[in-house]
Amino acid sequence: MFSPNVNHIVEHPAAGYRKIFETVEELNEPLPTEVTGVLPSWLSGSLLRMGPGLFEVGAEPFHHLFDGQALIHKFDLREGHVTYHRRYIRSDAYVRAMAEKRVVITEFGTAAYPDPCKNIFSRFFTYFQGIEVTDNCLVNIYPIGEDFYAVTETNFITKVDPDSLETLKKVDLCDYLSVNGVTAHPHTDADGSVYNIGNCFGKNMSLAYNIIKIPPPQKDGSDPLKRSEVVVQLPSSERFKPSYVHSFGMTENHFVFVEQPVKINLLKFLSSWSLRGTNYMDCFESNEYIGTWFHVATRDPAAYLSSHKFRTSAFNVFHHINAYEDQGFIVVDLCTWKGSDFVYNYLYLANMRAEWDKVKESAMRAPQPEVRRYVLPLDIYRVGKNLVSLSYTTATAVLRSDGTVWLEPEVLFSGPRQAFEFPQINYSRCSGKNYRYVYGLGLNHFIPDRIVKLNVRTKDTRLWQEEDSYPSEPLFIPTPEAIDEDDGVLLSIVVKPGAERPSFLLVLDARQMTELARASVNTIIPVTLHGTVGKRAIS
Ligand SMILES: CCCCCCCCCCCCCCCC(=O)OC/C=C(C)/C=C/C=C(C)/C=C/C1=C(C)CCCC1(C)C
Ligand SMILES: [Fe+2]
Repeated sequence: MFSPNVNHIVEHPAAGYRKIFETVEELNEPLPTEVTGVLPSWLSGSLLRMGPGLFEVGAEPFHHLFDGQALIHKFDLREGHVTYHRRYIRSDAYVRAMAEKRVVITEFGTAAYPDPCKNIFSRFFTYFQGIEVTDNCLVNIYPIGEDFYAVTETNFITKVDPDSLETLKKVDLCDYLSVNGVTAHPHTDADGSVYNIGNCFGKNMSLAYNIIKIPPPQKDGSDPLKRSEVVVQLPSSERFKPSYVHSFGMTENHFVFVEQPVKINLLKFLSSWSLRGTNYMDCFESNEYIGTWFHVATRDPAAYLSSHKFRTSAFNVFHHINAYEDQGFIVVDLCTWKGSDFVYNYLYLANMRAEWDKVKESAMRAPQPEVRRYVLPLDIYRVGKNLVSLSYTTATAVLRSDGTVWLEPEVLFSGPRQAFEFPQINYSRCSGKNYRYVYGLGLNHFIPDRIVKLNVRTKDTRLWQEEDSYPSEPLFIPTPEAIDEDDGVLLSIVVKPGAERPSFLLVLDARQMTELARASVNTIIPVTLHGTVGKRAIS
């Protein structure tokens, strides 16, 4: 580890990060790892993570970071021994691509072209047969009831076996719920209920964001998805342009949805989809003027609080850190990117694989990251004055004469082109509650090169970093019988291209951010986005 100062910017002239954006083969059986350091004796179970693994099919490249075919990874920890395994998910997108040796289903930033072997008439019908939505579940994996699902953000989720990593079945959420897709970041209640949010394009082009609930495992063993329901509908601020939503907030009594100025132009989406060469990225646009709207709904009974219109200036948001209620206020902590220019425009693989100077140049033009705290008063009574009376924050909320409440944030962390992203908290203990610590991946001009711990009360940071090493989102696992909030370990997959064994599972002491152990493996592990712990729960 080097550089204890979070503001010290490390350079990557050797461009070793390129390795995490290269295709790898799946494994037929788990690989052994070499463990150095001391693994906590209580740490047993599996870490499951998702990401892209196949970045081209034959001669056809995928263009965007979120296009590569879904690869599931597993580190298995058992009595001090660690193995590593990975398999491609047998999605329709993958199976058909492998069979036809070309991109068959359009991905986020890569369009599928019609089969050149088809004659002109059958090609014509392929163009106009409508939208074939991708099931490439590269974003996350989480449990629903007793089952594990690999997911993207469409209506298709894929059931997988967390032990063998085999693909079990494709599930269409539209068979159960009125949604066009849901996020890859659900919330889970203490009783196992799963909540999520998604766009819903209703009849007559009516638009809403639906919050859904999937109940906990059923006593009769039936599939909880069969009992899933929409619990509350939030309106869209623009008629044909819902905002892109990647996650949401949930406190003890409220749902919080941040409607960002990155919009899906539905007319473009529906009209241009059948045209040659269109992909999802082509259907996004930024609304420079609308700013960012916060929506709040109560959980029980589920109802939209329509009288409060919370507004602030434009930002992109992908990851909610946490949200909680305190003394009549809702505190919402977010990883934001300033402005309305869509951050995903900067995540094309050509950008990510460029020489270091070019990577930096491109990130200079992109929105700048900031971790922010917004505070929403539930009692709104006085025009023109700051309504936030929480002693520990400088965030403000002012009621204007037009009835809107203007929010200004408190900045929790800011560093030029140094993002604190992919946030994780001690979820089982602190989700929806007042908390102290968040752990995240440090992105240096979009390149992941450190793991950071942020104390949201003092703004102190600690970090782990190692030369020419590229970590992933750190997952927090509490110590059994933990007393303090940060009593536990962080697990992250790190790629160190020059090393004899170029990837390792890193186990950090979450309190000190020091290394406890690493389990190194003789293969490169491509970039992973999100993950969870497997069936034999870690701990
Ligand atoms: C781990 C290191 C990464 C290195 C760089 C990362 C930089 C990150 C900067 C910001 C954070 C962004 C986090 C995003 C994380 C993520 O996992 O995003 C993946 C999202 C995907 C693949 C989304 C797919 C969504 C689709 C296909 C949506 C489809 C739809 C529409 C667009 C409209 C109509 C409905 C429908 C079909 C659902
Ligand atoms: Fe995410």
